[in-house]
Amino acid sequence: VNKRLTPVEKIEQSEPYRFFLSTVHGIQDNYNQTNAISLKEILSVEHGQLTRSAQFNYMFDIEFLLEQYPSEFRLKPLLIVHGDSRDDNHSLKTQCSPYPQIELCPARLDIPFGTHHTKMMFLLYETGLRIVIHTANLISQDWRQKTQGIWISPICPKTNDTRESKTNFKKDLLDYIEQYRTRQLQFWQKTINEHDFSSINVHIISSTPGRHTGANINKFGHLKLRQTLKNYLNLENNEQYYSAPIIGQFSSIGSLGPNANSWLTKEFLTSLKQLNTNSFDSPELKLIYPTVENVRTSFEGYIAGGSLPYNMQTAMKQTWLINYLHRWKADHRQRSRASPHIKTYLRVTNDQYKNLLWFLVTSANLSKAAWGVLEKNNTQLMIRSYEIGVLFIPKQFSQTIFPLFDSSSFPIPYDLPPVKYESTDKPWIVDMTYKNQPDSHGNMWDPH
Ligand SMILES: O=C(O)c1cnc2c(S(=O)(=O)O)cccc2c1O
Repeated sequence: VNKRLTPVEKIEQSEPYRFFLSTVHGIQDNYNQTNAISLKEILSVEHGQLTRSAQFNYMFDIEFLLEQYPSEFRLKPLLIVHGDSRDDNHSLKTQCSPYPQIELCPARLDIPFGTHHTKMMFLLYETGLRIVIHTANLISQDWRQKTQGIWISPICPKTNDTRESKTNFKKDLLDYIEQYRTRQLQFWQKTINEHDFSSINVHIISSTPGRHTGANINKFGHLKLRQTLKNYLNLENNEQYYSAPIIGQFSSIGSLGPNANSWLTKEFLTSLKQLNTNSFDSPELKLIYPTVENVRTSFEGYIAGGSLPYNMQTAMKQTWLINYLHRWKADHRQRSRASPHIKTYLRVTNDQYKNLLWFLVTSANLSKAAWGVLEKNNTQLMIRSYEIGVLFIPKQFSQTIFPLFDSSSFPIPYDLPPVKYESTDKPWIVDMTYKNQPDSHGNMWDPH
């Protein structure tokens, strides 16, 4: 019998990974019980007495957001951290004007085309501080029938000594927040400092706008990922890992250059393939991005494509990318039709994908803006956007690898091995017209 789990039971059962997918309207209930959680359940009164919270995000529906908090918490102080692009700001100001308990904190975006992609919650309870890092906008559409990724920290108790985690989570989080350079985050900087993070077992991989150089060059973006994998991935120097495939999965794609050898493999893949040895084999890079058919047959239909903003202007410059592309397929989680808004990067052993070497869930899509691009003869990493994600490394869980197909296996979001695009498959492009076949709601897609 499928007993409905309470939010607290769901989190207890998710140990030690604490990694969830969003619940999906329309799938069998048991696929919404195991390692799946809703926004209301994340904010449930069951976790304790909330005193205040902060919500970092890109898109906000304030009415929807307040509705997800238990009624007794809706008047608590709420800090909204958002990108400072003018138009959003206006609508956001208007949305928040009836609520004096809501404070708006615009994140500076000094570099053109940068966005505040970061999706994170600070939840301060009387018993301590919880951090949630995820991939969903704070709008109902993002939490209804998509596949989103969510990591939920323990409630970290207050402490009178620093109490850092073995993964330097506290320092990395404070380094990230420092980059906003705003007094509005001072309360949270102080609060983070006062709590004991020693139970946290994931690494932070974040991005902040800037030209990061010198001592800061490995602090953010794909160089932070490279550095962290180099320092913590304790794979014995055995050959079998050298060709272990790397998988990237995302909901949008930036302009990557005229061929694979510019940024994608020379820079980005170099960071992802980092082992603690300088392995020479080039592992296969497999990229998962929805096909038109994935979108057409999804629960939402073509509308899902509105959240997959890969545009024609970019796509036509990089037709070479199609050779790396694989379909979205998540039958084992009953989410093949729940369009992905999650972004994940992982590495598996090449013996039929039985073991996971590491796993990253993040807000960062496949773009230079998110991950950074090396400049000035590789002396600086230029990043345009704010991003944040958490990296799972077996060593931090007292394992050498994460088993994929047994009882203690890691709850991966999609089916492995990924299924390569067939010759008839096309990547979803948001500003193309799709009129030859109706979607699951009988509609066509004509963006003009
Ligand atoms: O989750 C995000 O951070 C994010 C960012 N951008 C999006 C865009 S667009 O601004 O790139 O046109 C269009 C549709 C969905 C988007 C989205 O979900």
